[in-house]
Amino acid sequence: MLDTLLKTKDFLALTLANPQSFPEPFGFDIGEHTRVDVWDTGVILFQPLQQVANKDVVLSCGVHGNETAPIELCNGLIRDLLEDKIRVGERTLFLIGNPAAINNGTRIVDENMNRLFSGEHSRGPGLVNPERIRARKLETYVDRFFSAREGAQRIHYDLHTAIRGSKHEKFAIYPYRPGRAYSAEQIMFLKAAGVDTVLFHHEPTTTFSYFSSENYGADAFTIELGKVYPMGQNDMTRFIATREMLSRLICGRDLELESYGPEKVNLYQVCRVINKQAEDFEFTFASDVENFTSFPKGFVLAREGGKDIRVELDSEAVVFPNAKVPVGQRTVIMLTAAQAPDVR
Ligand SMILES: O=C(O)CCC(=O)N[C@@H](CCC(=O)O)C(=O)O
Ligand SMILES: [Zn+2]
Repeated sequence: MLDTLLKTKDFLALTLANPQSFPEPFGFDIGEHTRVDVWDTGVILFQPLQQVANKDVVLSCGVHGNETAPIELCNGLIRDLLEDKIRVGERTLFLIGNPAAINNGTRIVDENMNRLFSGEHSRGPGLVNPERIRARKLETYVDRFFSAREGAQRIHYDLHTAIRGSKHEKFAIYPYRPGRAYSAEQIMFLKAAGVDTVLFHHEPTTTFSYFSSENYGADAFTIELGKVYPMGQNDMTRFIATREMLSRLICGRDLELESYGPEKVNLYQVCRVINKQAEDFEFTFASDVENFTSFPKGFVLAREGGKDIRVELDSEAVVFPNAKVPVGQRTVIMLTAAQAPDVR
């Protein structure tokens, strides 16, 4: 494994050739400046040996196997680090979430992994499947990474792409964090990375970003970087700003952020999540309606069990509408414009 990685510098290929696990962890140094530890398939840690690191950064991708742009983006950063084109200045853990689903070219193998965090992988009637096993392991790796020290700023960006086109191409979901102000610096970092839209969630979830936010106090986000395309078909020029800012972050370079201003970004509040309650759930609007499309009060959004589901507030926008989910899961997130969030 070590020889292959040193020769190819292609961590994604090594991961996809061993989708379940690696036989054993291994590690090596790059020059006298970086320690590399490979904990498992898709799990690689870079630590500066000399420079003082103030941040512990997790970059995850491929939690959904068909969301390929973030996987290509992360593998590019990993390759540049292995080739010594860039050097970490901060402790950085890369996670390629769901190698089996990436090999399949599908969002999931058996179950949506991004509904299985915060212990959800072990709840229910003794169900075991690849996503449950992997979600539990990913929690362990994040715990080992963040628990290695106190005092550093903890960051976790869980990178995705969306099934539909979006009126705001790149956007972030800020997990629910009662009692903790939102971070102005993080919002401006996202903006510099081309992510100009932030959704404030209104309740706990079982997503990966909520797990890191809630359990480790991390500045954690689910980040949507555009629309889903098959591997190799992404226009990587659309990710130049994102790549640049992630590179600056992990290399410990100056971020040169603009001062915060709510008028500089699009801020939305999640007002409700509509879960599927019956198999016959269907939306009334077309399948190519974009994320952030607004509907007026009273508009019939969906039908289920012979009942209409209507827009309740003056105007609500939809994000992630998807009727093809199991009963009990989210079909759509409804948004309103955010009213002056508590940002520091
Ligand atoms: O485009 C879609 O319908 C889904 C894209 C996606 O995978 N989004 C994440 C959002 C997670 C969050 O709410 O933080 C997901 O559904 O898991
Ligand atoms: Zn996703």
